[in-house]
Amino acid sequence: MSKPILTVRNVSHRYEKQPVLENITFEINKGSFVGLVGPNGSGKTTLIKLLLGIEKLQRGEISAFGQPIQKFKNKGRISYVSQKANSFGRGFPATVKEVVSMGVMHNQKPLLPGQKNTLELVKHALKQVNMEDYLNRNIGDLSGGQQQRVFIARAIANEPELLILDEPTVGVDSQNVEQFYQLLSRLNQDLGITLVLVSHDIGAITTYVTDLLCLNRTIHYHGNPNDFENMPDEQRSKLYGHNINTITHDH
Ligand SMILES: Nc1ncnc2c1ncn2[C@@H]1O[C@H](COP(=O)(O)OP(=O)(O)OP(=O)(O)O)[C@@H](O)[C@H]1O
Repeated sequence: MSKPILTVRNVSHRYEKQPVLENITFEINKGSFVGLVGPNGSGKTTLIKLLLGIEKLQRGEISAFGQPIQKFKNKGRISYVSQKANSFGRGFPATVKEVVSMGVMHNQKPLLPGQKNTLELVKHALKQVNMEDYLNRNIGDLSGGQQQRVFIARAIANEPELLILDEPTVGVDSQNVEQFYQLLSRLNQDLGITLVLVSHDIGAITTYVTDLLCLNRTIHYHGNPNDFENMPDEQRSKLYGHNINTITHDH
């Protein structure tokens, strides 16, 4: 049995009077690839912010690596790539090397003899995302998909155990989306990084994820993506909390 690295118990959240999450309970096991899906405004980003400790917990309990989230000192164990990580305009004055170095320096532990230095870690991370030839290029001159890969490199440079990605394929053209999911699968399987992928694109991600979590204020489904795929449309729509036929047209 895999060990849970993240545990969420009876979590509810509201913004002023608006309830956004209600009684959320689930666990994320080490080594899993979790797809977190739900329609616009269903509370996905709020849940992620709670998991990262960015949003203050109002009700319930969250623990990361066995520690309550309020006391959890991240030290690079959880990494995050936001929705807007691939929108640098042309001429933005930073190279790929500088962007990924920021990921290394954030939470860097004192260097021990024989350990990789910053440049080695940067090159290693870029190699994992097939961007090693872009080290000295300006980030703003890359395509949205290439920028997204650089941000993944930045997020994995410190070798996190859990990587959370919020809608990472927004701004990535459809040809590259498939390749992008394959890259995430590789990070999960070859490097053993546990992944949480927030997405609208339920049809595309079910092929790759090991666990599907459908959120729409409450959890409507949590389980095997294939079992979900094999359900009749009407039942899936109910579990997704929204008309399933419209999902692939959301973006
Ligand atoms: N800081 C905030 N203050 C007030 N309301 C908020 C705040 N953040 C989010 N909300 C509201 O909470 C609800 C859930 O938002 P959230 O961003 O968590 O959903 P989401 O599933 O990530 O949406 P999307 O898919 O559109 O990004 C929405 O109605 C949103 O308007």
